[in-house]
This record gives sequence, C-alpha cells and structure tokens, in this order.
Amino acid sequence: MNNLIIKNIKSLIQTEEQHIPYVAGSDMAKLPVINNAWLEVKDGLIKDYGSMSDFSAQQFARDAEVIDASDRLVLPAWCDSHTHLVYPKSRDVEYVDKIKGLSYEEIAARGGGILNSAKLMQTASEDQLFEDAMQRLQEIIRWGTGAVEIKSGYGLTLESELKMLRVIRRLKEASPLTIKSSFLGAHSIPMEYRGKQEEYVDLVINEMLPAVAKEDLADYVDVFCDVGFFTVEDTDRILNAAAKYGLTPKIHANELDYSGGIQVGVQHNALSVDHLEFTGDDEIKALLNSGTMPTILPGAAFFLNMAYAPARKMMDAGLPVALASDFNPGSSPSGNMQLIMSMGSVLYRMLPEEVINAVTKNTAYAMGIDKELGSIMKGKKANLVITKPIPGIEYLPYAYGENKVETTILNGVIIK
Ligand SMILES: N=CN[C@@H](CCC(=O)O)C(=O)O
Ligand SMILES: [Zn+2]
Repeated sequence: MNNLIIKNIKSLIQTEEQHIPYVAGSDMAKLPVINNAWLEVKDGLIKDYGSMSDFSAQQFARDAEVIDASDRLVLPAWCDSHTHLVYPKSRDVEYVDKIKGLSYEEIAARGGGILNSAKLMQTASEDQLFEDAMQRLQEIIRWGTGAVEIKSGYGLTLESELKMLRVIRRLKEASPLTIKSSFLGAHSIPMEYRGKQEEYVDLVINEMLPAVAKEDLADYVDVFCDVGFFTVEDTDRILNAAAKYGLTPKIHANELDYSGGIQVGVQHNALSVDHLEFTGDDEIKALLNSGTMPTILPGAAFFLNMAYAPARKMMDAGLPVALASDFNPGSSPSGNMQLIMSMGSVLYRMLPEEVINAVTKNTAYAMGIDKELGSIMKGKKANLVITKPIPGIEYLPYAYGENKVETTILNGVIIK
C-alpha cells in the first residue's frame, strides 16, 4: 500500500486529539484547525499530522508520495448518513406533478412516489441495479463523500427487499467507500395492504426481518414513521422485533407531521432520527441527552418545498445536528453533500463551522462509524478531501454548484 505525505496544507480542518463521538449545541460552531500543516498517511490510515514549522522530510518513508497542498484545505471526507441510492429509475414525471401542485402525500396516495419505485423494483435486475448504483457512488466520491449509508425500502416484498440489500452488499465489496446498510421494509404500505396495514407490518416482522438477519444483510433497521405511512405502534412493533436480531434503529420521523416518530425512536435508542421538519419543544426535550442524532435532510425539504426543520432552535437547546443528502429518486435526487452544506447555511442559517461538523463528525456518529471516520485523528481511516485552491472554509457552503473538491482520498488511495 502506498504512503502519502500531504504538505503545505493551507488549513487542516477537523483535527481531533482524543475521540469525542459528536459535537452539540454551541460546540458546533467550533472547528479545530491547524494552519500551514502536514499530514501523513500510512497503510490506509492517518498516521500523524502537525504544523509545517515542525516538518522535516527525513522523518517520513522515502517511498512516500508527496502532495503539495499549497492554498488548499484538507478535511475528512463527508459522511452521508442517509440515502436511498439503490433505485431502478428516476421519477422525473412526478416532479412535474409536484410543480403543478400535488403534494407528496397526494402523489403517494394514488400509487406514485415510493410505490412507483417499488413497482419498477420487482422486475429490475440485480446487475443493473448494482451498475447504476456504482455510477452514483463514483459521482458522490467526486463531490467528496467518503462514507455512505444506503437503505432498502423500494422492494416492499420479501424477494425485492432482499434483492436491494444484496445489491448493497455487493456495493460494500466493490466500492472503496465505507458503506452501511439499513433494512427499510416499512417504507410504504403496498396498495394491496391498504386498510389492513398491520398485516404488512406482520410480514415485515415475521418474514422479512428473519430473512434479512439470516443473511446478515443489514447494519440497521429503519421505519418511515409518519402520517399516511407507519404509526407509532407499527414502529414500536418493528423496532422491538428488530432488537431481537441486534438491529439498531435509524428512522424516518416527523417529516410530514408531529408523528411521534422522534419519541419512539429515542425510546428505542435509535442511532438517528431523520427529516425532523416537525420538531417542537416536546421533541427537543426527548432528544436531549438521548444519544440519538437529530439528522436534517435539507435536499428533501427543498425539493418538496416544505417547512424547514428548526436547526437553530435545536442547536440553541444544546442538541447536535447532522446533515445528510437523502439521495433518492423521489424527494432528493442528488447526493452532492457540498450542495447540502450550502442549503444548511442558506436555508437553516448554519455557520460554515456548523455545517462542516454536521457533515463529518455528526454524520459519522449517525452511521455508527465515528471511531473510524469523521475527523482527522491518528489511527482513523484516511478518507480525506483536498480542496481546490479556495480562500477558506466559508467558500465551501458559499460557492454552491461549484465542485470545490480537487482530490478525494479513500483508504489512503487517491481516487482518479
Ligand atoms: N420520506 C421517506 N422516504 C424518502 C422518500 C423516498 C421516495 O420518495 O422515494 C425520503 O427520505 O425522502
Ligand atoms: Zn429517506
């Protein structure tokens, strides 16, 4: 494995001497930085880093590749803790319906939305799904993502859910990205179960979960707990059943209403609750000191033209906030985490330091990989971005639409 020395780094961002799992409240506006820095990568890991004033070329292996990062920033690669990037086809037709004024719930109620993708999923080939998803992964690497969580949930039948999860397993093996998988059998209620959705919940619990666990296909379990989708009771039943297989929840909550999703997630020690447009004082109280990462998905709120989660209120109350892409064909057809950072700043009034914490440390925690990724720390995986020459961290959310990443390094290897 080749070793790297990155020298003359204008600013080395998000350094960490001792591991802290996530940052919360007013600490989110703090970002550890070393200006004029170097960093050494060995065997795929961060070996050491420091200030150029202490740099001496002799201390490094002679065969190390040296990168001059003058005028450039080096950061941990983004961790995207919420995506649905295995899907059969775009849903641009619904997009026009949305422009004409149909709501997300209206589109879902007439069999569009998630059910539209689920119909196509039944006949999609595993190889095609894999190839399309690999392309999407290449694309997000170019935008600086180094780790990604991917959900099932466009299958909604035993076979198709397993098919999606097997595709994710292949992606884990084939891609240099760090990938986590979530089983989301309870993403929508199939038409044939409308009016008797507890029978679909039975299917998720009695047939899907055991099969997923038997093949060890999922790292986490997810439920869409919201109006028109799964109730608090459904969610409680599924999460209880999943716990027997050791599956920790990461759930969709409070996107469409005060659904109780946040509270039921916290009760089940969810690693994260995601969306959170409808978050009030009770929800904030439930989240405080819970260990559950509140995760906002700006792409979906923007694309669906919905209310924005109260990020500032949450941080003022002392909560951490994570930002993820929600890359999916229906409500957020982009996995560009730099755009998510710009949305974080413009739409949620988050400072550049806050958005960087929200897409590195806090998303690493939200996907259970904070001990290996999310910061520049000795011994962590060398998943890094080197920016183009840019003035400073403010430029990252400021220059929306522009790719500020020049080089992505995964496992210590420069990705071409
Ligand atoms: N809100 C629920 N699920 C997805 C939407 C998926 C879709 O519309 O295909 C989301 O996170 O936005
Ligand atoms: Zn989602």
